Amino acid sequence: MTSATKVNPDLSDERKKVEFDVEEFTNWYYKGAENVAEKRFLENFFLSDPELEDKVPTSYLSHKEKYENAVRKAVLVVNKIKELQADGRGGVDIYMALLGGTLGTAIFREANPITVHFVMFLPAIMNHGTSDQQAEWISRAWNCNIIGTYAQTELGHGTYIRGLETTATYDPKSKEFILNSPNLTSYKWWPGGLGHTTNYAIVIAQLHSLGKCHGIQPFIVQLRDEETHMPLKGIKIGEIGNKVGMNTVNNGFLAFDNVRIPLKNMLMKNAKVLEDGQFIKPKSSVLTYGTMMFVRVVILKDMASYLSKAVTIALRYSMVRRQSPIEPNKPEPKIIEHVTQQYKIFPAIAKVIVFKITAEFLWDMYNQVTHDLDKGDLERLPELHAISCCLKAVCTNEAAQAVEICRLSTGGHGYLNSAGFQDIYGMVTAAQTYEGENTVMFLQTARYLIKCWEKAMNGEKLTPTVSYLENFIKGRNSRQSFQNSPSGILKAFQLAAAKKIAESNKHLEERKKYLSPEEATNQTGLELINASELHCQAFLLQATIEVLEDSTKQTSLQLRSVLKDLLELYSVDLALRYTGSLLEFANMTSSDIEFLQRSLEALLKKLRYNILGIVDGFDHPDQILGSVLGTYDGNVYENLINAAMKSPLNQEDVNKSFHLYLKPFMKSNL
Ligand SMILES: CCCCCCCC/C=C\CCCCCCCC(=O)SCCNC(=O)CCNC(=O)[C@H](O)C(C)(C)COP(=O)(O)OP(=O)(O)OC[C@H]1O[C@@H](n2cnc3c(N)ncnc32)[C@H](O)[C@@H]1OP(=O)(O)O
Ligand SMILES: Cc1cc2nc3c(=O)[nH]c(=O)nc-3n(C[C@H](O)[C@H](O)[C@H](O)COP(=O)(O)OP(=O)(O)OC[C@H]3O[C@@H](n4cnc5c(N)ncnc54)[C@H](O)[C@@H]3O)c2cc1C
Repeated sequence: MTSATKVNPDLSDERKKVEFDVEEFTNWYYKGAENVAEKRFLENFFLSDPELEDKVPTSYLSHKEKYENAVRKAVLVVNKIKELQADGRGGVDIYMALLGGTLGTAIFREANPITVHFVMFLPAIMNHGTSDQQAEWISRAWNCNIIGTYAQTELGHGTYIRGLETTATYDPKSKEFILNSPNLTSYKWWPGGLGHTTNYAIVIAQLHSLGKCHGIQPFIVQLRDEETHMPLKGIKIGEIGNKVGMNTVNNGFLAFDNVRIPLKNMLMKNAKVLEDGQFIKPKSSVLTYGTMMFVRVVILKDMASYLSKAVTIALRYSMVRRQSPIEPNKPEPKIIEHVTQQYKIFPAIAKVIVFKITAEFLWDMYNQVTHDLDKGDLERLPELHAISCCLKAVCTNEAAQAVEICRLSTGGHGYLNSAGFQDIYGMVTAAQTYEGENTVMFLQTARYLIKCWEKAMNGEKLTPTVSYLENFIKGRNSRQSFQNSPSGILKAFQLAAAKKIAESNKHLEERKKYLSPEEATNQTGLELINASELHCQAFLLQATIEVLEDSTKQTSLQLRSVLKDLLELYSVDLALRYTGSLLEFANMTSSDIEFLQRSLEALLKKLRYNILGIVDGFDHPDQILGSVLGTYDGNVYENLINAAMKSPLNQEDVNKSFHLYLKPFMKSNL
């Protein structure tokens, strides 16, 4: 971790003031010293390979070069993983690290063109394939003998997947499905890697058999020849073009013209088509959506990781950058001394911890529910769906905002590509849209909340994530006063969520008297989203309080105290961001707000000298941060000029455009 160069004295002075053992925090954050050792081993194993190093910063490459470089590295990385596996190391965690935000963005600054192969193609076969199908495809896919994508979204439809237009029509004579794209809007559009990388895809298409449509189902379709990589007959395929970020992912388009695939290529763990064309319904139609849920859970883990990089860059820079004397005639302070600067960064650091804890909580829940599903028990599926939808929306929205604020906190230099924010922002903002657009995700959760509300009103027992509604209904006349503590703020959020759900439901019911239920829901959309967000914020806080309480029992007093301060900062900031709802629903008063404001300021002050230990403890090597502003040694000005010298334009004193255009222009007399 420590750099060989001399550390900027401003930063080394700061490090001396940290009161807790940074390594203890790192071990706590990554859940054990063994995990930290494994993480460092992996970072070193991958990042020390000179083949994975970029001689020229990738931002200077053309679109095509970026892609080709990313494919070259993807192959190297998977081969290196195989090397590790041959040594008996390397489970799913390595893939997580390399395809997601931990190591992935260090190696592929703009994401990896085969991530969707591992994150969606393989999980789709595992979730939706029968054991025969798994036997046929899984090992070929794991070994990357074939590379696939998940082709669901079309030019015309992404959110409303029942509206997808690609057809798979069963022909009982040949025992084949015939795939067609009946019109332009039915072209598959967006799948990662589809352009030029993958040769197979899970295609989601409307199943037609014996003259009837049976809704969307997943099919394995070969797209390109395994030897020549040429698109197969009837398949039109290409890349969709340059994007805001994620430019190495090779998102593609795809159209079918009477493409035939065998009956066994429909993934039939849930729904089935028999040889004679008879359709056997799945136990539940939403089982087809399982792969999306998996990715939503994974996204949450990734948000904590991306944000942890952004805050590390912003905080270290703020401790070496000096600007604007606070007192006249005094030297210019480190910009972190400006309280407004602390407010830009410290709450975002607290969010990293909250998102990480909640992601792990959700991961355990996902594993439990999928284990139950395998035994045929669907009971907790709607609850997992509902909580994963709103968490995906809140965490990606907040991460995107926080990364942008971190960029702004570094002033002009943050606008440089070499500062590293652009790649991080490109990744987090994409996640606001993919895997379910965030507004739509909030509405999915709200739909569940309204159902739970009705159940609770009928005296039915609710599942754990919504059980606070029962408490609210039982003690609905008690007016608990607002308490400024994490658990008090949690209660306030639960109260506000419950009241907002109740109010939305009331307005929904009123509208249903003169509108269809669907239109009434549409008209109540703004309130439903609000209810969903409050519910989600309460969940994030609750999960964090519970996990922190438990996981800090064995830590030193110093570390426990800093983590407690961070939890308080998170909850106070949260309460201040939602004063509107808390005033309206949770008995908050203006003096509570004044008190919260003072607490916020006191917490910023309290954390001022310990906070660097937290970002150092995230333990991101410089290569992972990929930022001239965030290096461990804090030598930002040297880094800035060195990075500028790498610009291709700086490789010559005079560019040819001078002779071609500028000189004639400047010398002309017109
Ligand atoms: C091992 C390695 C690991 C490595 C990890 C590395 C980390 C890297 C991380 C990340 C990189 C990722 C790279 C990019 C990937 C991007 C990929 C994509 O974007 S793929 C496209 C996604 N597309 C969407 O998400 C469409 C969104 N739309 C929908 O999900 C649905 O259509 C939705 C939610 C809008 C529902 O539509 P409705 O409600 O109009 O109708 P109905 O589909 O019939 O649903 C009815 C019932 O089904 C439930 N439902 C819906 N979705 C469910 C689900 N997923 N699970 C359970 N229930 C669900 C509903 O709650 C409802 O339930 P009730 O009737 O109220 O009981
Ligand atoms: C980087 C990236 C990678 C992707 N990778 C893949 C992939 O690998 N495979 C794949 O299949 N797809 C992929 N996608 C597609 C992605 O899943 C969709 O873009 C996403 O689900 C949103 O759908 P849409 O684009 O149709 O947006 P739309 O649904 O058209 O959304 C447009 C607007 O309409 C609003 N809206 C739509 N429906 C409703 C509603 N019911 N209620 C209220 N408002 C609504 C939305 O909130 C939004 O504001 C990717 C997308 C991106 C950006």
